[in-house]
Formats: sequence, C-alpha cells, structure tokens
Amino acid sequence: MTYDPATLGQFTITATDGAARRGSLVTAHGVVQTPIFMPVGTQGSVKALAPDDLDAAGAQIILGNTYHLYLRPGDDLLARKGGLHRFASWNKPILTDSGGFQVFSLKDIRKLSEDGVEFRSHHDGSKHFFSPEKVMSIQNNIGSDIMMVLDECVAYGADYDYTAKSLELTTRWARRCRQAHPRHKNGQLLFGINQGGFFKDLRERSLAQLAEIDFDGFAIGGLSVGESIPEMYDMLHHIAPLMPRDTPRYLMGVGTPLDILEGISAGVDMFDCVLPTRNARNGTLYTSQGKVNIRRAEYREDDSPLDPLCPCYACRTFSKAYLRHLYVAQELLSYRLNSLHNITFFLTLARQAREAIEQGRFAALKAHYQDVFAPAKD
Ligand SMILES: Nc1cc(N)c2c(=O)[nH][nH]c(=O)c2c1
Ligand SMILES: [Zn+2]
Repeated sequence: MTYDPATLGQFTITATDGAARRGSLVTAHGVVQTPIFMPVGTQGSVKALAPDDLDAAGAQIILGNTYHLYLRPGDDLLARKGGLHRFASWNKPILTDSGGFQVFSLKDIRKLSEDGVEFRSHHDGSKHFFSPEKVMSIQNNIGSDIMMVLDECVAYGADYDYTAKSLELTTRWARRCRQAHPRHKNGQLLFGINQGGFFKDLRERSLAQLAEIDFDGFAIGGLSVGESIPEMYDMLHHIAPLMPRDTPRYLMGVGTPLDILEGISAGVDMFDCVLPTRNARNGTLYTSQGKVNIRRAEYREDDSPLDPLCPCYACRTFSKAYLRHLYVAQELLSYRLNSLHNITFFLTLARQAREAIEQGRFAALKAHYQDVFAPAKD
C-alpha cells in the first residue's frame, strides 16, 4: 500500500446542489468518490460475491465488522496474514465499524462500564471485553483504511437522562480512541460517531464535543434503530447540516434507496447497509422500475430480463423466469445473481447521484426514485 501522507484523508467538495455534496476522499488504498454506497462484508466477504464481482458492480470501498472479524478468524490471524486487504484479496479501501453496535445488539450477554463493554461471543459464549484501546488495536490489525471509534448506540426509545449520560461516555471513549491511535498511523483514518438519540439538543452536544477532537470524518450513529421514517429524516436533516463541512459525513446502517437519496439531500456523503445483499437472499430485488419479488408466480414464464436498464451479469444473461426458478429451487446461484444485481443497483444509484449533483439536477433524480419506489397504490 503506497500513499502520500500529505494528501491522506483529504476530502474535497467539487460540486454542490442544495445541501447535496459531490466530493472525494483520499484513503491509503485509493480515492473514494462521494456520495458513496459501501457494500457490507460482515465477515470479510460481501455475502455470495467475490472481489471481481464487486469490481464489476462498481464498488469503491467495502465495510467489515470488527466484532465478527475479531471473533472469527481473529484480528491476530489477520495481522499475521498482512491484514484483511491481502487476506480477502480486496485491494481497494475498507471501512470497519468498531464492533460496539454488534455488541450492544447482543442485549442480554453484555455488561457496560466506564472502561468498555464486556460481552459473550454469539459463537461459543466465551467472555470478551472491548475497550476503546482494544477496538483501535483490532482495527489496526485488520488494517482498515477508515476506523470507527467505540460508541454506545442507545436503543430507540431510551430516555433523555440515559441518552445524555451515554453520549458523554461515547465522547470519553472517542477521546481515548484518538489517543490510542495517533493521527494517520499506518495510513488509517479515524471517524467519530455522533450519538444523542432523538433529542436534538443532545445530538448538538455530542457533535460539539466530537468536533473538538481531531477526526478525519464524522458518522451519524443511532439512526435506523427502529424509529419511523419521519423521525429518522427529521433528525437527519437537523444534525447533518451542523456537522463539519470539510470532512466526510457518514450515516451508519442506512438504508433503502429512498433513505440514501434523502441522506444525500441532507448533506451526507457515505452510506452502508446490508439491505441489498440481505434482501437478495430473500428474493426482494431493486430495479429501475421498483421492487420485484422474484418469488412471485407471475414471473414463472417471464422471459424478460430482471431490469433492462441494469448492466449487471444477471440482467444481461438470464430471464426473470430463470431467476425465479433458481430462487424457488434454492439454488446457491440465486444468492449470487440476486446479490450481484442488488449491489449493482445500489452502486448505480450512488453514481447517478454523483452525476446529478454535478449537473444540478439532484432534486429531479430524487423525485424520480420517489415515484419509482412509491408504496403500491391499492
Ligand atoms: N444503525 C447503525 C448501524 C451501525 N453499524 C452503527 C455502528 O456501527 N455504531 N454506532 C451506531 O450508532 C450504529 C448505528
Ligand atoms: Zn442487474
């Protein structure tokens, strides 16, 4: 990995359209064009897809989960193998989350303290402890280009007092992460994570505290945790414009095509979500004409391609009838072709957003897809 320390982490905005931003971020494994969608490779692979599939689909960066990779194959093994890039033969950028989110979703098997969080592995029940320093060390061993701080993602519905205390802990952990991993050590960038639940003053307090720490970017955490769409959008539009302008804004775990376009319209630059690959596996496919449930009997003899406007291998090569057959027959090829298509759709959407911002027609693109994905009118 060769990079120029002088430009590492540089985020340049090249065009705006309303609050939407077109930009680029320099990482040690290449420049990422934003707005960007990041396919999720939880355990070191984007499920059912190989690196050359991801290249063909236009993926610039993928996401890895620190919790999962720490438990299996182990960050020590990844370090011995030269890091995740070499281990998984993925030579473009990787972002790793801190593992906090997964641990906090293991409700009953974890204990929170000032120093970190104790939890039990969902594999074998063995006991483990994540401190800010530990998750920095794990992400260092993984070798990700963008690391995330350890944070507490409070549950939807958490009360004001708990949320206020939690954000203060997340800030103290963020400071410890920064101290544990000096700026750009090993070419790795570090993002802070805004918390504060659904209380606007607490969101602003969290942001003000994080902005005093030298981060390469800032994420919005604690959304897409069970709230309604209007609640998510309301908080999104409140906090995104208040985030530092000259560093990337990353909305964690979001979302549907319309959520992503809404986030871009609020000024967010980076997104990740398991939706494209998870829904591919249950036959829910995203197309330029809207969602297609490939399991439906109506496709049994349908010779047309899934999406005539999609450049992916699945759409260029097979009919809906064949894709439906593979799904119904539970053929493994169904996972691969459906995942390839959905990932291509999300990456194409991000590319279309970049082009629309450059040409000053982002609002029209958003309105088009709101029409395409409008809930079916009975
Ligand atoms: N929806 C979310 C998805 C995520 N991966 C995260 C996370 O990794 N950290 N913190 C968060 O708040 C969070 C929220
Ligand atoms: Zn396709």
